[in-house]
Amino acid sequence: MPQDVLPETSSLWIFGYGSLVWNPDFSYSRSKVGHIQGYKRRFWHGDNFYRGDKDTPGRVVTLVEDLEACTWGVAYEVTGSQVEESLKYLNVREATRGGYVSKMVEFTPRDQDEDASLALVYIATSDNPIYLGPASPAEIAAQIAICRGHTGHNIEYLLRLADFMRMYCPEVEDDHLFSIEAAALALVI
Ligand SMILES: N[C@@H](CCC(=O)N[C@@H](CS)C(=O)NCC(=O)O)C(=O)O
Repeated sequence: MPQDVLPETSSLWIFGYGSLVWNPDFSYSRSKVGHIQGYKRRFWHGDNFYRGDKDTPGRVVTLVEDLEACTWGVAYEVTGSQVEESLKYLNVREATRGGYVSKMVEFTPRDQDEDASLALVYIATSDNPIYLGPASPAEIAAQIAICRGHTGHNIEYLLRLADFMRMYCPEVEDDHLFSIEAAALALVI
């Protein structure tokens, strides 16, 4: 847990941009669609548990610093006992099993009447042992098309994220995501 998340924190925002946008799987008080500035979302992280295995790691998303970019997702506010419960759960799901590290970033809600707030986000960095790094949309799609793990097929992970963006952020262009989706669908249909 980052040093600036005090144990007695009574309210905390947690920003999701991958599976957390469609399956947070922890209790929260409210959620908002919005974005964080200075990061781009990329399918550059490996997953040898949820959507792949040790021999055939799947590909899931992480954030890569890019001052010109922003990433859209969902922020969830946890309050009271939800703070400790969600952090305990996410520490296993994201850090222990997923290889992500947490940091605080500024989240900006889509509703411009609402204030920005600090949010906890989980990021897999390039020094992570299961980090896979850049590849072409075709190469990423080919890997996703053949991988499956404890929670299901890697293509489900891809399609649910693409569906989230189409439904909740239709104005946002995400060529990386949708080029991989198109390439993966061309392989499986
Ligand atoms: N940290 C990102 C990515 C989270 C993510 O996709 N983590 C993987 C762990 S490698 C996960 O929880 N997968 C669950 C699943 O695929 O059902 C987020 O905020 O959504």
